[in-house]
Amino acid sequence: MNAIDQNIIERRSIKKFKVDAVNVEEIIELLNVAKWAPNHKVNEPWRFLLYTDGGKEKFVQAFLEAMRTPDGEIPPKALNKADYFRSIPLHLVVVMPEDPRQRRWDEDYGAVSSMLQNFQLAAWERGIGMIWRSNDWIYNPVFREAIGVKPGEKIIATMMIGYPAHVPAKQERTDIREKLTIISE
Ligand SMILES: Cc1cc2nc3c(=O)[nH]c(=O)nc-3n(C[C@H](O)[C@H](O)[C@H](O)COP(=O)(O)O)c2cc1C
Repeated sequence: MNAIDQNIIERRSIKKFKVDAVNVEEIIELLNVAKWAPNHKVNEPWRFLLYTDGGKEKFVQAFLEAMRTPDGEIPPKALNKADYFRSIPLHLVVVMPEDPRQRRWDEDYGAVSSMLQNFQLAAWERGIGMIWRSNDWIYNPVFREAIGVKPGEKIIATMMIGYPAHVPAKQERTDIREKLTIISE
């Protein structure tokens, strides 16, 4: 197995992170690698919000406001999650323009997804772990507005980033032969 195959197979989504800081310049370098994803029209349909140090509290507060119930309470589960988010070194919010044309939207989503997988793999090679999260609250207008995402933009992911404290076991994948139809004549 070559190094690229191994990197693809061994990358895992990380939920437990060390407290060690991740250098923002390294994340910028990695995003500059990841941007070489395939992208029809090369329109680079992404922008990023990177929360670090004191700025993380803005991300956490946006999350908490989105969790507030109609009677103004924040559920204990959300408060616990907020503490977990505070403990993660970096949060990267990935935003895509919503093109009203279905084909362009799909192409853009494909390009952003390819870009994010490049990012995950390039980071993994350097020992940096992350998880792509698409929780319900990224669709919540309260969260969107609090972080400055405009109408006509879509949050694709929040990537939670740090050095892995625990690498989970892989979840087995199906042999591709079971999903493959070969048409040879
Ligand atoms: C579009 C997308 C959304 C995801 N959203 C979540 C999420 O909200 N919460 C979560 O725990 N993992 C999320 N994941 C990560 C998957 O759960 C993870 O990739 C899967 O469990 C396989 O684990 P692995 O990446 O370690 O192989 C998401 C992955 C993708 C591609």
